[in-house]
Amino acid sequence: MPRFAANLSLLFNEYPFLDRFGAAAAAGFEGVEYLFPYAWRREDLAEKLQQHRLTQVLFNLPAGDWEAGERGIACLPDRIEEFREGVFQALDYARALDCRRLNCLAGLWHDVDQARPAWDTLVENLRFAADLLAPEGITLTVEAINSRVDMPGFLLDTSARAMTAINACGRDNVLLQYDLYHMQIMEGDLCRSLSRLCPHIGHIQFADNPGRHEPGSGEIHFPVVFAHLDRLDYQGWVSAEYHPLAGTEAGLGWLHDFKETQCE
Ligand SMILES: O=C(O)[C@@H](O)C(=O)CO
Ligand SMILES: [Mg+2]
Repeated sequence: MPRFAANLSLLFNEYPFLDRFGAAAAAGFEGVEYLFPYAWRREDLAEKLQQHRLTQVLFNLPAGDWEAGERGIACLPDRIEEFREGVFQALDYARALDCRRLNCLAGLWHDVDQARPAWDTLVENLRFAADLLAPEGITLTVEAINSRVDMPGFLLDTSARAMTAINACGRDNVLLQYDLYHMQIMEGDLCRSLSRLCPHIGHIQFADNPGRHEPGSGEIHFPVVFAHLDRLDYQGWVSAEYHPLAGTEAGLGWLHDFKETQCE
């Protein structure tokens, strides 16, 4: 059975942020992730993890001005210094939270005919981050995000593009973050791509499509996909990263169903 984590930026929004840890643990999650930890004190986050016996599964490197629409700075040639400072900041938090995975968002790049500078910058930045994180035993993940609905212009919008960056970077501790929701929109054929990419996957996230809501609300057959991950012997975390339709707890039927079938 996959190890399920809850993304606290999207789930349990009924509670103030620091109360979401307890709510996730009470709902049966063993791990948590969120987009960014930087607005909170490391000590407070570490205390919540310890109090509720939760694993900090992952969070993102600083990704620029999120409110202003930025979605990562790793591919931006004029932001290299800021990217590198961000890696140090993320490492500080990762140490305090004993977090073994950090995700890098490549960023938006709208000039498709002139993408070379973005790719070169991205690959150099990935190498910089990977080399800093490797001695700490931390994996750097690179997420492919759909450019059709959620992030028009995102540089790495297919698994092939993300793998091109990962291969070009050439570091063992850089792996793919495979988000079932984004890949369903861009590529489909989820089980076959999971089979092919499994050795390169460092983290999985999910939401149903369309709508980015809980499993069962859309077209993805999650029991089949989760069983497929077991058959592939995928050992990583699988994180719920969706907008609950009618309250987080009310939308956890997929988790309860899944746990029940494991007990039968
Ligand atoms: O899928 C997503 O959107 C996230 O994993 C993320 O970190 C950036 O929004
Ligand atoms: Mg994601």
